[in-house]
Amino acid sequence: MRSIEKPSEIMQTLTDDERPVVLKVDHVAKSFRLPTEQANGLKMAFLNWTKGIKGYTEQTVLKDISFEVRQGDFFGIVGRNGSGKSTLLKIISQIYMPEHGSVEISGKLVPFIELGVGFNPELTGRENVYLNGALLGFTREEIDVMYDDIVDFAELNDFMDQKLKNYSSGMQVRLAFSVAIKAQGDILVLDEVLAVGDEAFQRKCDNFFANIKKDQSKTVILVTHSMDAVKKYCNKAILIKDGEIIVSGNKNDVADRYTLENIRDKDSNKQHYEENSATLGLNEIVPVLSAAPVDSPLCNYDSNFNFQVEYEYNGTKPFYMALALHDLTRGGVPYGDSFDLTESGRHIVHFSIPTNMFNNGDYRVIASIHEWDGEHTESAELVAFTNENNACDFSLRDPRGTDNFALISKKALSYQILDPHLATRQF
Ligand SMILES: Nc1ncnc2c1ncn2[C@@H]1O[C@H](COP(=O)(O)OP(=O)(O)OP(=O)(O)O)[C@@H](O)[C@H]1O
Repeated sequence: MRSIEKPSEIMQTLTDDERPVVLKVDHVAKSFRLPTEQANGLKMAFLNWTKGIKGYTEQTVLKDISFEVRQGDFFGIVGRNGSGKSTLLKIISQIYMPEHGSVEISGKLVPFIELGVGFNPELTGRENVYLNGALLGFTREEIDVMYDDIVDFAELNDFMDQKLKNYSSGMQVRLAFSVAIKAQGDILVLDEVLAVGDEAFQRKCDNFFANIKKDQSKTVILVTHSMDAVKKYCNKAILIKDGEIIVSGNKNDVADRYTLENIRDKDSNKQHYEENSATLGLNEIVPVLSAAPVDSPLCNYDSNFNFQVEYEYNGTKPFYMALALHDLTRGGVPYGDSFDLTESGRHIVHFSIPTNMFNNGDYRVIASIHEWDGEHTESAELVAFTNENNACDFSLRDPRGTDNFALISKKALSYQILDPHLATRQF
């Protein structure tokens, strides 16, 4: 069905709300039955039935999902593993039927959801392009027109007469992906495709996405875990959690909330670990040591990251605190500093870090308490530390911070001590 025939020049001039709706998902719900008891044969099934044993549990994956996608949208679907994104794409692509609700589509929808569906290893690359195209609903003549473009994009000109089983897995993905994106559909549905192929192929895909984003006659629905991709390509997005949409519309709100949800999840694990202080690197000299954000752990260049470290020191020696900054995205410890602590007992020291010298990434502040051996501070011993469960995580997401390195100079960065009566920087 091709009901939308507006030329793209006209589409460019339409505002967001004037563009026609090409996908309407209305109160969609879906659950799966997971078998619990095995019924071997009819007799067992009958006995189970008489005992009231259903033999399955019902898992609700999507509860009540409604949203609209307009022509020209680059629409992101975001959520943690198992949140139901692929199930939703399969319902949109009419691979699964929803239990409740409906999906309305205007135009030709081309899904790239599961690799290899419709590919036959015994056929050549060329035959597979025609087979795949046919499965997507294109005629032989239509595929003739697209063929060269598909093969060029996949960079497989020399291999099209070889059987698919002789392709490397990367070559197979490239061919399947090229069929999906070069097929002349109106709505392209893509599940986790951003890591397809090697670096050069990825650059090509990046150009393709940048161009299709400008073409207001084409609509893309993209499932991804990359928040950089959501911010770069999408104009709208939804975040799914526990089968429901929890944020809808603005792509930046969706991407930021997704990052926050990930941080929160780590925090809820913390409580579990707090019951067992031995796993936290604590002991009777330092029974309390934890670092935590004071404001939002999601930062950009316009706000400092503020955090606090709570400690209880019951020893008698001079002692100090070290704060190591770990780069969770790229690995390594790009920055660290130490502070003499003036007060024993239980206290909270506040710190602040300027964020505009970091690149985007996830970071963790790990605090540790050290005791000096003697009055004259020749050697020190580690007495307590925060491990990943009571350390403090924060994330930086800023359009200006997309370089993939995190070089931080100690001359440029310093933790600012907000409680100078409790802590002073060493040296
Ligand atoms: N055919 C199926 N039969 C039974 N359960 C299924 C089926 N398909 C999906 N599920 C379950 O539905 C839930 C959601 O799965 P889905 O693949 O949609 O999540 P997702 O958000 O795409 O996850 P990921 O990010 O890991 O790809 C999971 O718990 C999964 O086990």
